[in-house]
Amino acid sequence: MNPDIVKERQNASFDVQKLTYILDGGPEKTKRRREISLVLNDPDFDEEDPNFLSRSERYEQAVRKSAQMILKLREYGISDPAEINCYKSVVRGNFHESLGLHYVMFLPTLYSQCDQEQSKKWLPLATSFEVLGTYAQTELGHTHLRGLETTATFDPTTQEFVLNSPTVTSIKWWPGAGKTSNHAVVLAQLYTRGKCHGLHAFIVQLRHMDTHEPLPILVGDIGPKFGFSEVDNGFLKLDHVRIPRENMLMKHVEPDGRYVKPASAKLTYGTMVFIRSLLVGLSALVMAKSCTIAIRYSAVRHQSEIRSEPEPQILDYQTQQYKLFPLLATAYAFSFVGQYMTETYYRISGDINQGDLSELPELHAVSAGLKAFTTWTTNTGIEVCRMSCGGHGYSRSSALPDLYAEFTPTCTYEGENTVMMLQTAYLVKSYRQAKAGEQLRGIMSYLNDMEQRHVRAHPASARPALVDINDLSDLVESYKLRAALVESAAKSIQQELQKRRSHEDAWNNSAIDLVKASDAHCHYMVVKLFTDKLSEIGDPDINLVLTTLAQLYALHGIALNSGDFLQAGLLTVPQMQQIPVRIKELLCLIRPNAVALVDAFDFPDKVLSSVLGRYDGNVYENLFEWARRSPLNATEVHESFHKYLK
Ligand SMILES: CC/C=C\C/C=C\C/C=C\C/C=C\C/C=C\C/C=C\CCCCC(=O)SCCNC(=O)CCNC(=O)[C@H](O)C(C)(C)COP(=O)(O)OP(=O)(O)OC[C@H]1O[C@@H](n2cnc3c(N)ncnc32)[C@H](O)[C@@H]1OP(=O)(O)O
Ligand SMILES: Cc1cc2nc3c(=O)[nH]c(=O)nc-3n(C[C@H](O)[C@H](O)[C@H](O)COP(=O)(O)OP(=O)(O)OC[C@H]3O[C@@H](n4cnc5c(N)ncnc54)[C@H](O)[C@@H]3O)c2cc1C
Repeated sequence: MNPDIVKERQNASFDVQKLTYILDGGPEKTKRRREISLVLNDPDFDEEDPNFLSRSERYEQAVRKSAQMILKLREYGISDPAEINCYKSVVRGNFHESLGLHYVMFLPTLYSQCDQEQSKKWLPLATSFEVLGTYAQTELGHTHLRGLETTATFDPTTQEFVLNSPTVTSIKWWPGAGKTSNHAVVLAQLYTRGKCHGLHAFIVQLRHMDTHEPLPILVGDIGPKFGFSEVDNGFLKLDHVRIPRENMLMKHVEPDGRYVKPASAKLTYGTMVFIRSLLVGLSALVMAKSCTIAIRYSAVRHQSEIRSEPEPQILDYQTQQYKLFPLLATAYAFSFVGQYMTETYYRISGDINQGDLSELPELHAVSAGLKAFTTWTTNTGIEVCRMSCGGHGYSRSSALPDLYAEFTPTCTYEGENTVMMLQTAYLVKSYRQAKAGEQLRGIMSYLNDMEQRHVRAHPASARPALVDINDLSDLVESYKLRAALVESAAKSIQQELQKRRSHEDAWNNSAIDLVKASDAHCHYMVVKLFTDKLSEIGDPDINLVLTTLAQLYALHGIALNSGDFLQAGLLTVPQMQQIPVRIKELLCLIRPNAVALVDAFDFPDKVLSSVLGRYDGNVYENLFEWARRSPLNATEVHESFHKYLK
């Protein structure tokens, strides 16, 4: 064990294990997670570091691993979805699995959109993996749902739908598992009796069940990408492909071609809402991994000098702390927001299943906004962590390049982030409702008293100082009032409308304000949820260290967005000048606990797959060991010497 890291652990002021329990949701859950993690010792999962493999080899290794996972899950009798998730996230490490889409989109779509008869047919096939599925929605030319071109036209004479990609732009593009899957949920515009009824989901067989040869359908892999090398993102061109009427999910078309309207057309979009909710938790996980790597490495890396003494640990540089500790605070904040998002998703989708759709718009708005907010922050954060590790962060051995490459598409897929932020229509609507005197419920209820507060652009000097920067509840309150930026967005739309612009143009001309409002709303939610969580934590040592992190998170956010807080008159200029001073004090308070705080995330070394983030801190000898395994070192003299240089 590296002596620096041993010393760091001795300095901790709290019980790491107890904090792990809080993150997991209780000691029993930690125990079970650790039991499941023992799968890492299974030699059947021994594999080559994907960084040393070609794309095709990586895909093959991933398929083998996916198949192994299925067999092992059966062997160990793991069937609880949360446990399956835990098991998979351990085995997957920092990469995706080739059957990922089957689990995260195909199966959930079947579960939520099959009627009884369809469930009876498709669920046994899909859960036994005879049917391997993908989710084919995006097209070469469009992702906007109303713009999708693939059609499904009902033919009452044969009781079939005819699926067609009439143009190049309508070819399905991106769905994972182009080579792996034999079925797809295809999203297509439904036509019956000559009328379009919008987007609906259909099950389409793509490949022969025994030979895996494509049916008369053009299907394949779209080629190498920035990351996602384990995944065969695919293309799919359908040329008048016929499927039985029964393959339409939720069966909206009667045998005579009559269309039966669903309770809400948006139920078809349910799987996207599910994944967006999951991505909030994934952001927390990846932020936590990145911080673990960068902070452990910073504790064992010595460089340069502060005084004329032996080289200090780089974690002692104030600038290093300023890069990493706000991200550490973010990892904790997002962990609690992830828990909230999961609970909210299951609560509201439970109601939806019972026929109560009243909270569907809120679930959509919250999941879209938090997905965008957390993935954007994490995306930037991973790169800060990588840079904070200097040159060694650039090596794939650090895992940080892989974390970035695998994570960054979360800002794009499942709804491009700006587009998701623009789903703030809901916020503006809520604001208008509140202004009209309606009492809002839930997370939007803070808008109820906005009118009384009159938070607008005021000269700071004209307003009383509302905020004690050392008081977390005051900080939450100021974030809440800043979220009144939605008022500016609503006003901008109003002004545009007064210029006789159409509603659509008024909307587009206010889009920057809308995205800002959405961002402020999400930021408020995160600060509030983090603070709320503290009241549940009884252990005084843990409460203290998490309170310090929550204060840092809140103050750092204010420092980054000082213009908003000043403009709204929520803080005065002298208070603003106090914030960097307080942030520096908080960095000093966090410093002795930094390693313990990342240890509490409890990532096994094999899951982190990072030489820099090793638990024992023995970085240098293992960097050397890793480099020696590079395929270029397989022979002492590379064949290119003989071919070209000699
Ligand atoms: C480093 C990594 C380490 C480890 C990771 C390892 C493994 C990860 C694996 C698992 C982890 C867990 C999670 C990750 C999961 C998977 C990752 C793997 C693969 C990636 C899969 C990606 C799949 C996809 O991308 S599928 C395609 C997704 N496509 C989109 O999201 C399209 C985006 N566009 C839209 O959603 C819509 O077009 C729109 C919302 C922008 C607009 O809607 P619409 O077209 O209908 O138009 P409008 O008229 O504007 O809207 C009408 C009204 O409807 C409301 N609305 C819209 N959507 C919804 C909804 N879903 N629910 C409710 N209401 C909705 C809208 O607000 C309008 O309302 P109004 O009142 O009328 O104004
Ligand atoms: C790794 C990966 C996996 C994927 N897996 C799947 C899958 O399994 N199944 C599937 O169906 N799809 C999948 N996708 C596709 C993904 O869902 C889309 O890429 C995503 O929805 C974004 O759409 P787009 O690529 O068309 O971007 P565009 O919408 O073209 O975005 C380009 C730019 O235009 C801007 N823009 C677009 N519309 C607006 C607007 N209304 N207002 C303001 N700005 C706008 C965006 O902000 C962005 O800056 C995957 C994508 C990736 C990268």
